[in-house]
Formats: sequence, structure tokens, C-alpha cells
Amino acid sequence: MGPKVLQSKTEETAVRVVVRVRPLLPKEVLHGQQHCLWTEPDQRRLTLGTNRHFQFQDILDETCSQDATYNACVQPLLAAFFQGFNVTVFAYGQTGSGKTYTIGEASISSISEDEQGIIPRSMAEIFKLIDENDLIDFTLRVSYLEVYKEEFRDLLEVHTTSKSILIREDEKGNVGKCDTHRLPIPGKCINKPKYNLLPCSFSVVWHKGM
Ligand SMILES: Nc1ncnc2c1ncn2[C@@H]1O[C@H](COP(=O)(O)OP(=O)(O)OP(=O)(O)O)[C@@H](O)[C@H]1O
Repeated sequence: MGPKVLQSKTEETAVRVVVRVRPLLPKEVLHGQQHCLWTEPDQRRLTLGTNRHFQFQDILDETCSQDATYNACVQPLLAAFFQGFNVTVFAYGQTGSGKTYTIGEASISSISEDEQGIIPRSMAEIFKLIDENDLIDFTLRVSYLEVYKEEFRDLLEVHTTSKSILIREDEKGNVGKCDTHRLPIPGKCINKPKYNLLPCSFSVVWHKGM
């Protein structure tokens, strides 16, 4: 019997690009700064200035909550993840555009539940789905990597040197972080990572093995 999960709502395309527009910050309003772009979510179109139009697979305008963002972009991927697909989510944008806010610092316990981003929401849902599938054994491993200037840093083991952090694909196509001392065969992973989450310059790699 397969895992009890929602039907995957992921579209046929392998890559989906969604733009999220953040509201002006109080300090920006205070300085009289103005919006420089307009969204037409129904048309999935964003206009920069007056005449530079861009089309995306989805537009999340400034009224879009963290919950709605998660439901639109990430929740459907978890169904695919539980069906054994590799899944990657990453935020890309210039400084101050809202990458960290959207992905969500799992380590900040002071933020309200409504404000939580993708990491704490997806972790909660993964554990919920594991609980619901109590006939199956799951092992969940999490890595938390920062990529800065082409160098890796292990944020859970900050003394690990960049050179000893390797991202490898195993013979089943699972991609994940391997520490050199844990590799039984050079270039092969002993664990079975299945899920990558790449919040901007941070990378969280989830390993799911059965
Ligand atoms: N959708 C949003 N609603 C309300 N505030 C937001 C939203 N997105 C971002 N912010 C706020 O905007 C500011 C900048 O966001 P954030 O730090 O996430 O940007 P960033 O892209 O991660 O920047 P950097 O690359 O410099 O780290 C923060 O104060 C954040 O709380």
C-alpha cells in the first residue's frame, strides 16, 4: 500500500517559476518610496515600470500570506516527495526582496505561526504525513548548508571544512550531502537523500530513507 498523501497537484513541467512581490516596508513608506511594478495575477503577468512585461507561472502579489504562498508553491510538492521524487525549492532575488522571509528561518521560535515560512511549515507537514503512514518506517535526516562565494558551510557543524562537504548523487539518482568519512565507496552516498530545499543562500537537504 502506498503512502497516504494528497494527490500530487504538481504540474507537468519540471520547473515552475513563481514571483512573489513583497509589500513596501514601513521604512520605505516613511521615505516616500513608491511601487515600481504592477501585477495582474489572473494574467500571470508582472509589469515593471510602464511597459516591461514579464510572464510567470504564478504571481503572488503583496497581499499573499505565508500560508497561501506555502499552499501554492510547496504543499503540492510534498505529495510528489512522498511518492519518491526529488524536490527542490529555492528562493532567488536581490537583497531585501524577501527570500529569508518566504523560506522562513526554522530556528526563529519567536515568530508567530502565521509568519512562519516554508521550512517550518514543510517540516510540520512531513512529520504529519509520516504519522499518518504508521505502517511504513521512515528515517528523516536533515542537513543545513550555506553556500557563500562558492564555498559550503555546514550550519549544524560549523567546524566542518568546506572541502569535506560533498554533494553527491547515488546510483538511484538521490542527491544529497555526504561527509567524506561516511562514504563507503568514493562518490557514493550511504544515505538516501530525497528532498532538497534551497532557501536563497542557505540549503536544507532532507534525506528520507525507508
Ligand atoms: N511578504 C512580505 N510581507 C511582509 N514583510 C516582508 C515580506 N517579504 C519580506 N518582508 C520583509 O522585508 C525585509 C527583507 O526581507 P528578507 O530579509 O527576507 O530579504 P532577503 O531577500 O532574504 O535579503 P538578503 O538577501 O539581504 O538576505 C524583512 O524585514 C522582511 O521581514
